[in-house]
Amino acid sequence: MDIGIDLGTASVLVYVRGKGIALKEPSVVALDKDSGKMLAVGEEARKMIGRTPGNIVAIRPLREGVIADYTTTELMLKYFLNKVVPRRIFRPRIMICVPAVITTVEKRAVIEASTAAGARQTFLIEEPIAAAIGAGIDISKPFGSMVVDIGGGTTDIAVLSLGGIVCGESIRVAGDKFDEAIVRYVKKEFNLMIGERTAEEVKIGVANVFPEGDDSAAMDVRGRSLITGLPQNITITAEQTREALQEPVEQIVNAIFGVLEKTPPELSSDISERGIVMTGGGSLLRGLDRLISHKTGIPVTVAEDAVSCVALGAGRALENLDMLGPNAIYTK
Ligand SMILES: Nc1ncnc2c1ncn2[C@@H]1O[C@H](COP(=O)(O)OP(=O)(O)OP(=O)(O)O)[C@@H](O)[C@H]1O
Repeated sequence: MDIGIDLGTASVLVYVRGKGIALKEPSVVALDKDSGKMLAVGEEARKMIGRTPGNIVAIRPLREGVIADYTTTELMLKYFLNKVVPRRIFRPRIMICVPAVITTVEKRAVIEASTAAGARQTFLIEEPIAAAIGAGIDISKPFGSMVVDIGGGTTDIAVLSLGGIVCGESIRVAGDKFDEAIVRYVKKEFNLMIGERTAEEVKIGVANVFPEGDDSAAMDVRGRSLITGLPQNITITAEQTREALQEPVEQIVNAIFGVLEKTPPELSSDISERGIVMTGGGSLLRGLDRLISHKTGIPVTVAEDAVSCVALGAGRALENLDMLGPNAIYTK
């Protein structure tokens, strides 16, 4: 049994060979503050964010692409693995995609958690490589491909060739920063406090960073007035979201330019011919693909099933370990 896991900042996805995506849950754990006991994991815990009484905390153990809380990450990983493989006849091989900037100690810790949860063998894979494989790119050939994976915490930009990363960058600007920018904008323009979940609904519902044709989308949003302290409704338009998201979007575009400038010329010409592939939930932000294409002059496509790409790629990588370069995976 082969399993691929995307241990993401926003969500955990588990791909099981022959079954497809077997689990997709938010990376959130609710704990009892006093005893440290795990009360809920995943979707159930996510509903508690911002709504917990004093004795319960809802934690996102991975934040901004790093493991902020190791013990809780381990608990969460074990819980999800047990859910997918409850009774193990054959111990699975597991490929886990971890955030780009984790330390060797953290890598070992993730492997130990996976072993403790029943893995026969565990490998860790770099996110852009898993994303590219999941997007159906053959990275084993001497051709350059560019992948931009926009998750919740990090955006990973990488140029791949011959099974490895030739150059790239990882920045801590992705889906969460989009939400925060919307919260700030609504506070400044409307004197209204909204929560991160509401901001995410605005982002998914109406935001559009590069309009084409009809741009009249708008959405009603409820929050707490900073003037009266009472609940209040406002209407936010797509145009306003564009203004709100300008800064984080520009940071991503600039990072792509930075990587393109570092790319060796042969690979550059491959990329301009084959285009840039975007993966991750953040790449679904309306208009972002067209905006990047407009700024760089390179065609951009969003991978099919962009959110599942990394887990899918991690699983497929296990089936083809020999197509990966020597530094693409890590194992103990
Ligand atoms: N349709 C959509 N439009 C815009 N953003 C979206 C959409 N769907 C999901 N997202 C955003 O995608 C982000 C999560 O993406 P994903 O699940 O790929 O992240 P992750 O793999 O958990 O994070 P990371 O790679 O940083 O560890 C969230 O910020 C979410 O709000």
